[in-house]
Amino acid sequence: MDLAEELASKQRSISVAEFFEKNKHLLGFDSPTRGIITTIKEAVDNSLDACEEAEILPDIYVGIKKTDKDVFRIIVEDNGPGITPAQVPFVFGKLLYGSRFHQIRQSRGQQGIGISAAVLYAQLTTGIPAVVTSRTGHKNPAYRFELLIKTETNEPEIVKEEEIVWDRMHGTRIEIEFKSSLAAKKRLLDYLRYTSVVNPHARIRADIDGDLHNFERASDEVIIAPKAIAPHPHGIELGLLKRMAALSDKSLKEFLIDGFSRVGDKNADEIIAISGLKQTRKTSGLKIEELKSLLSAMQTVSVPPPPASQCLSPIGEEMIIKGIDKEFELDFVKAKTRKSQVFSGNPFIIEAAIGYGGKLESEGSATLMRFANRVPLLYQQGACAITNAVSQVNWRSYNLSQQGIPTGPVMILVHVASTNVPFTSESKDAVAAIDEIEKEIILVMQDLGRELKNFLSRRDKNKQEEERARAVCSLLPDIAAKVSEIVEKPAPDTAPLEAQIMRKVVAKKQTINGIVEITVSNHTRSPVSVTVYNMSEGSAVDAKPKTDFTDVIGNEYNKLWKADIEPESAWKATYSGTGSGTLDIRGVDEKKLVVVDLDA
Ligand SMILES: Nc1ncnc2c1ncn2[C@@H]1O[C@H](COP(=O)(O)OP(=O)(O)OP(=O)(O)O)[C@@H](O)[C@H]1O
Repeated sequence: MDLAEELASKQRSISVAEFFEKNKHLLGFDSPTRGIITTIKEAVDNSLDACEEAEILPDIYVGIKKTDKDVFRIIVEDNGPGITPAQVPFVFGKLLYGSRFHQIRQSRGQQGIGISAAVLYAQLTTGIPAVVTSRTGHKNPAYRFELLIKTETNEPEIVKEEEIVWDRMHGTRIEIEFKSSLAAKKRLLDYLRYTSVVNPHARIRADIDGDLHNFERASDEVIIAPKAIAPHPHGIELGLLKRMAALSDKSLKEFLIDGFSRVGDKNADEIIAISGLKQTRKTSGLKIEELKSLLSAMQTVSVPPPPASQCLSPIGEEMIIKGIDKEFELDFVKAKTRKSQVFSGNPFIIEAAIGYGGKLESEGSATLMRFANRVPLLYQQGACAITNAVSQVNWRSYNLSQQGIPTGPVMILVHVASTNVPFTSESKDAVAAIDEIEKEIILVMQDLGRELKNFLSRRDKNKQEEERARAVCSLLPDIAAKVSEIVEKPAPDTAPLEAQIMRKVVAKKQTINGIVEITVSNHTRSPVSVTVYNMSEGSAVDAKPKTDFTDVIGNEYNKLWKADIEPESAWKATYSGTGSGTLDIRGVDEKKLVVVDLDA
């Protein structure tokens, strides 16, 4: 009894700020090194979300500056809509305060913890208040706040608040100082690069303690933020249903039609019939047993899936390729966006890309880029459903080796877009093992695997043919010499024939009786566009290109023609001149071009 009394005297509630101060690893602040990445990630995610909501092309500055031997100032500034001065202290000085928690739509931030956790971490390690500057438009003044969090109550403490002059019309700037190191600089750069890949509409400039990096935008298309939808009857749990029912003053039928996505007149009638309740009944009076019957009926009746096109914003195949192309040099890349699917009433879309060759490392595991709602996932690769699904694919059947994920010069990108990404923890590092999600990833990987296999076999076949052609060509000069000996004639030039066998573009210039003849033959497998400069001197008055002639410019001493030539066909131009000049061809890869100037 005495012990119970003693314990009773020690009981007290804990504020959420106190809890996370002690359990900062849950929010991605497990080490000072990681703290820097988590802070930048949270702030940049917020900037991108805010710009999307305001339909602004994001322009984001990320700065890291060493201010003391192990203290760094982190700055993230955006051109977003800004935050009103009344909201600033809560956004940055109160955990679990945000605008997105109750909305069912794809967004980077969800819980309203992210950036305030960084402020908490700063006050824990250096005690220096976070500085926030924000302005909501040119008609409004800018405000500067110095903020801390009152840990015991999870309320903001405003250390200083002032109106200031800021040359930015709208946007937000956050400065946070904490103990850290730049040991994870490579990972930070990966984070910025990957963010830029899946947000090709954003421009990100970074100054990492004097080291400048620019991630330019590859698209000027403003991303429109997805719209929030009502909960789906298959995705709701009893607690939420109880709260919604208590707050509503509608009849049961109206409640179902207005409060849930995809429930129409017919579905509502069906649900009500199965539940055994009356459709005119007010939902606010429903008892727990009645709510349970209602929930079970809602989950039994078949209802169309949630309207994914409204609430999700996939990147799209073209944009994924643009994003990859601007940040990586590859020989091959293909992207796929799958149709939307549903898990537990939550719509989701899987998109993926596969890249090969170029400057990718040919040894070791493939580069696997994991994304959730356009945010790169940098930690816990092994615990993530994306990695698991990619490892389940039999990559050997697509001519790749694998140790779990594929090995070799391969890059794989997987994006999970959902109204509710099932993360394994609050630090949002890894996607939980949900069968529906893993199945979609496997299907998209198999699809892309087939595309890659086709590319690799085409490439190998071309390589084989090239090797054979090279072997034949190496014999040609000897054969020509032998034949010329037999027929007692000078040995012919074998270069044009070699070029034909090696599938090259052959450009020939020859002057016969004062008429200059230019012939360009395309022996490659694809059409070529060439620009021909004939630098011949003389009175070039009669330009007569025979086929595909599109343009002649310049003066008579310096002619320029443009021609599109199909595979295994030739283009010819003639004109009168003295023929003492040279021939210059552009538009064809030098290794693929053979120029024969017979006048030279
Ligand atoms: N740069 C910004 N511009 C405009 N609004 C912002 C900005 N940063 C934060 N906000 C607002 O502050 C809210 C809280 O941000 P916070 O990072 O704490 O949480 P979140 O992004 O909603 O969720 P999560 O904890 O999952 O990251 C956001 O929901 C948003 O409304």
